[in-house]
Amino acid sequence: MERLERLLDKEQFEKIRAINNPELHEFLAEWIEWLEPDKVFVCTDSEEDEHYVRWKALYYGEEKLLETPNHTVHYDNYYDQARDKTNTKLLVPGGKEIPFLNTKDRDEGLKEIRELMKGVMRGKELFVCFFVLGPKNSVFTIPAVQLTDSAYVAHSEFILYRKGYEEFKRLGRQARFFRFVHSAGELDERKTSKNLDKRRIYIDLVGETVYSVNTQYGGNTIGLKKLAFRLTIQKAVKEGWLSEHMFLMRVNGPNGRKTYFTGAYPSMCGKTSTAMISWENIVGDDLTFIMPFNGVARGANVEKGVFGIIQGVNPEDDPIIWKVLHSPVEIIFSNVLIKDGKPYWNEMGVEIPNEGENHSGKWWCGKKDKEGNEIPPSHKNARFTVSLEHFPNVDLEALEAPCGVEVGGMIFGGRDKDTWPPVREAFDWKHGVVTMGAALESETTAATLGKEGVRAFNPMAILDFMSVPLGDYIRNYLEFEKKLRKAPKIFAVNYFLRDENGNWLNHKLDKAVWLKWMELRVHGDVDAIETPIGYIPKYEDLARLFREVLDKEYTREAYEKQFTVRVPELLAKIERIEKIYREQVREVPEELFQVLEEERKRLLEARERYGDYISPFVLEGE
Ligand SMILES: Nc1nc2c(ncn2[C@@H]2O[C@H](COP(=O)(O)OP(=O)(O)O)[C@@H](O)[C@H]2O)c(=O)[nH]1
Ligand SMILES: C=C(OP(=O)(O)O)C(=O)O
Ligand SMILES: [Mn+2]
Repeated sequence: MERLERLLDKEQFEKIRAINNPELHEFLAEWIEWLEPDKVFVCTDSEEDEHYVRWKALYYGEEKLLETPNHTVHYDNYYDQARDKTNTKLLVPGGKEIPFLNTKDRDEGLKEIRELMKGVMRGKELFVCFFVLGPKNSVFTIPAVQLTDSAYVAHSEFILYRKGYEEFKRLGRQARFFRFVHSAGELDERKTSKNLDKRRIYIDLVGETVYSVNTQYGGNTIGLKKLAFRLTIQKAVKEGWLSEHMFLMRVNGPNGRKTYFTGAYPSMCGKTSTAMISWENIVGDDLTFIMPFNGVARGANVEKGVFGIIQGVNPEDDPIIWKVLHSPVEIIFSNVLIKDGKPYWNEMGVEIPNEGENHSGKWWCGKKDKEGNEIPPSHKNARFTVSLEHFPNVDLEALEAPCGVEVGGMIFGGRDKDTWPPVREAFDWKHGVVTMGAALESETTAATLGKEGVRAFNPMAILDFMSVPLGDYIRNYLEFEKKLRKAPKIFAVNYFLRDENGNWLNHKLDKAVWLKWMELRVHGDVDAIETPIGYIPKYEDLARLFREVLDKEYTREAYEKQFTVRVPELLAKIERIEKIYREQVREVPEELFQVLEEERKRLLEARERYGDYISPFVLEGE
């Protein structure tokens, strides 16, 4: 306390003193001394403090005002536009190698990051912020403290998370909290991080602390988002619940029936666009906690806002988010094109100017980067940050429910051009967890640095964030069912099937129909066709839903093409997945191999009888 009294001015010191937690005091004193900021601001839950942070983002030039009130734009460095997987490491004692996890010796990592952070805030202001993960005052709640010299990061967190200063005060010494220490490092004239060669994101799993330096992109810096996610996965696996890369939404069934679904797709594969679809209600778009209560799986959104991809958002397909983005509510646009105070982005469905300012600085149509690549108007991973309270279709009751909502169905999906059908249902929990979750593969996207379009193993869409050995994670999933009286149904979707010429087989809004079908299946309202890989919809049910939901004719030809069981591709996939689990992952539950083997057998038998490509009509006739 004495150290803190020396380091903080009176007003800020009093704010900290009101929290009775010596561990917090120690952590703050140590880091404030180490980071050497010129000034420290402590954020309470007051409107005034939140305003202060918003104003500082403008004052320091990290954000600029746009024409519409409450809209701002923020830019990240041209080479800091996505998650940096290479430099994101889990610090573990002895640097133990864990397959698929990027680990580093804890002592070495802490030493390196401390050196990079020594005095890094000289001449800058440090913001100390308190938030919670999950709904307040509930079993889901996890308090967290964020230290950052980026007012943009702090501002984003105020939009995305529930305030936690009062919670820290309430919990006092009992608070077991996560810690995040971030510095954007030295900035260039555009106020973007300069020393990208020294960009590091180190996750200390022992101390439940994450350090991030020389970067600004939200996926690398917003502590409570993908950084905390590594810590919550570890906690969930230890305690026997699920912390998932999933949206949470309400699908509206017949006669006002409400059914909640979660959905795990890798970054840039449709979580946000599914959760925001017009017919239904959004609860969350990225991170969900699922816990068993009295034998029922209940889900809660970890966040209260959306950090969503803006490319492709257009008035036809995304009327709700389009409206939100054009209303005067608080929004941060990042890495978009700005002309005369208005934001523009790729594929927005309206004409966009041929010059302005974007993530590359002054921009004109045809401008090339150092590598000779033409720079599009906005970055593919350009985003918007907005609170869910501004969505006309938010389910606020579900968002704030201290016990979460009952999960009726869980969906897995990815970018797969040729193997999985658009939608199918697992035979049971085990079948879904193994063949849909643990076997998920998806093409890489612009949400991470590196090559795009490469098919990659991505179990449960969570591999980038995995913080425990994969075998343990899957065992926890399989065992979760034993805590339930009634397990959620498991489904898999694929929005990204293509024909021989590379054209999409589905329209972006077809997912509205798949959702309605899944809702009916959760309640046993429609029959389905049994295939070797699970249950698929009957043509008649989809044709009716296409008419009712989208007012569209759905042809038998389209159905047949989309739902054909592609035996060679499916078998090849089982080979790939089995090989990975046999050769690369340790301590895999034996059940996983059994379930894969059963699926292979079913596929081989079906091929014997019907050939390589099996029409759903043939299977229905059986
Ligand atoms: N072809 C196709 N693209 C889609 C579909 N749904 C979403 N997308 C695109 O996928 C990208 C990422 O979607 P988003 O929902 O933000 O993904 P998230 O990162 O998982 O939340 C956007 O560019 C969307 O336009 C779909 O059904 N079909
Ligand atoms: C913030 C992210 O989430 P997503 O792309 O899943 O929306 C990210 O992956 O960097
Ligand atoms: Mn998203």
